[in-house]
Amino acid sequence: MTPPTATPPALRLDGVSHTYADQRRRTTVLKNIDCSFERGTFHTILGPSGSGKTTLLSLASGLDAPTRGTVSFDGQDLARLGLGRYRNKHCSTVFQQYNLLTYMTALQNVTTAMEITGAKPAQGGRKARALQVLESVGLDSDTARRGVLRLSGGQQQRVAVARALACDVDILFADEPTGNLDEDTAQGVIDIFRDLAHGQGKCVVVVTHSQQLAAQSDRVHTLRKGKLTEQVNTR
Ligand SMILES: Nc1ncnc2c1ncn2[C@@H]1O[C@H](COP(=O)(O)OP(=O)(O)OP(=O)(O)O)[C@@H](O)[C@H]1O
Repeated sequence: MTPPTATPPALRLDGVSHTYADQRRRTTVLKNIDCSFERGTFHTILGPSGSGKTTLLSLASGLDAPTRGTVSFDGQDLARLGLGRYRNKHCSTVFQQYNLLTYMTALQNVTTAMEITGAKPAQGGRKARALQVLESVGLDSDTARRGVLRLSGGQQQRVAVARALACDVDILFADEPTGNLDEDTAQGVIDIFRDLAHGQGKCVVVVTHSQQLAAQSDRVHTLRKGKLTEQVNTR
């Protein structure tokens, strides 16, 4: 399916640079980046290790503010909208280290995130919706009720994906979301991302080293030496 091209961007980065500084040195990781991420589109960000992919994701997802330039959501500068408000209401993130609440079950991790974002399930309530989403990533209701520390790395990664999916937000970010998954499960997650973008009109932005994943996205953004280039995948 060809993604829509005329949709206004959900997210824009204009003239974004980012520098990390400590007492000994300053490292400019991103240099004057302009790019946009539209709804209904599945984006991937590729680049060598250390090229700044996670940094770019942390700015786009409102975890950090750029040293220079602006990041805006639906035309509103995040600095004015408020990073916390943006994170809670408009986007959700699957972190590389999962960031699950380790004293909770898989199910509680998902329902708690739904409460925070105010996700309103259409029918059956939060718990039923959470179980449904966990099932969609291959975690049955018995597994859903286990403490997350009793799950394997791949199962924890799927809880992190389910938690982000269950929050009905405009933009879903994910940092290496298939890194710990076997081929079939990884493909299942990719299919879910594609459906989120093409079926539900969400903006999906995934950082990855996987060419297989990038090949299935609509737009591939490649970071190299602080600069971002873009390629549209045609199928
Ligand atoms: N908090 C920080 N303070 C100082 N330097 C940092 C910080 N976070 C990242 N960096 C540096 O910024 C550069 C980009 O890091 P980043 O994690 O964004 O890259 P990446 O492309 O996601 O890497 P990988 O693919 O290995 O996860 C690296 O040189 C890293 O050492």
